[in-house]
Amino acid sequence: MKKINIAIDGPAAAGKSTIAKKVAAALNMVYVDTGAMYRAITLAYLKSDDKDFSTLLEQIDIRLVADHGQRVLLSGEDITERIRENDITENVSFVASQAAVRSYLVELQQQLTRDKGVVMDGRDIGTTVIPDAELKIYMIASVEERAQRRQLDNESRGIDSTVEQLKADIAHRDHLDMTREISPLTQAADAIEIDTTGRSIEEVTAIILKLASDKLE
Ligand SMILES: Nc1ncnc2c1ncn2[C@@H]1O[C@H](COP(=O)(O)OP(=O)(O)O)[C@@H](O)[C@H]1O
Ligand SMILES: Nc1ccn([C@@H]2O[C@H](COP(=O)(O)OP(=O)(O)O)[C@@H](O)[C@H]2O)c(=O)n1
Repeated sequence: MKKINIAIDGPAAAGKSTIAKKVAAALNMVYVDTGAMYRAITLAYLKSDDKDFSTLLEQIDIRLVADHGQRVLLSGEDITERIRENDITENVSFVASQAAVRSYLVELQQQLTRDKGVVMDGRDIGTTVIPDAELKIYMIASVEERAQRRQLDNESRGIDSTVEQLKADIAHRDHLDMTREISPLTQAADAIEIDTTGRSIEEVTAIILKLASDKLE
């Protein structure tokens, strides 16, 4: 069967990971959440006394393990849940704006996509990591709905937040991600925009599966 790569980009909490995971499972493809990689480096940065990014990157070991989604290991420790906490979310856009961090992760991500068969979600996948991806999606949703969704995520994870505070945090993070110097969040010219506001997970998954099946023919 023909192998393709699918790139899914968009702002915070638009539904990228949820949908990417489902699309990958349905098509027997590998799912890669690149945001988790930036979050893992943010945890290493916050824990380290040495704040020089180049030195930090020489010392860390990030592994992604497929497990009904993706688990993240930092130097052997499972940090999958830890990296969703507020201190990581508050600092991740700063860490992700660093040139050393971006070139380190983009190279790692490009290695993962070389043999195709990957659904990868993030901010710069269609523009920088896999510019030749066969299918590119730019996923958006209203900030109100994204904050409400993230509030439910946080409640289920035991993370403290309010919808109002999440609205402000999400808008702030989007602004940082869209205005940073290196590969800012932007829609690739050949990406298809999908607005998930008011749509169910099943509906959005079906739209992307249809687009993917056209590319797989
Ligand atoms: N139509 C939809 N598409 C995607 N996610 C949805 C949708 N409706 C509700 N959700 C919920 O919104 C949240 C999206 O979070 P997530 O997938 O982590 O977004 P992102 O990866 O873009 O940050 C999940 O809790 C998911 O269950
Ligand atoms: N390809 C990517 C993925 C994430 N990121 C950064 O990592 C942060 C966390 O990404 P994420 O996908 O886990 O964010 P959520 O939308 O899930 O909260 C983003 O806000 C970006 O700053 C990036 O710069 N490039």
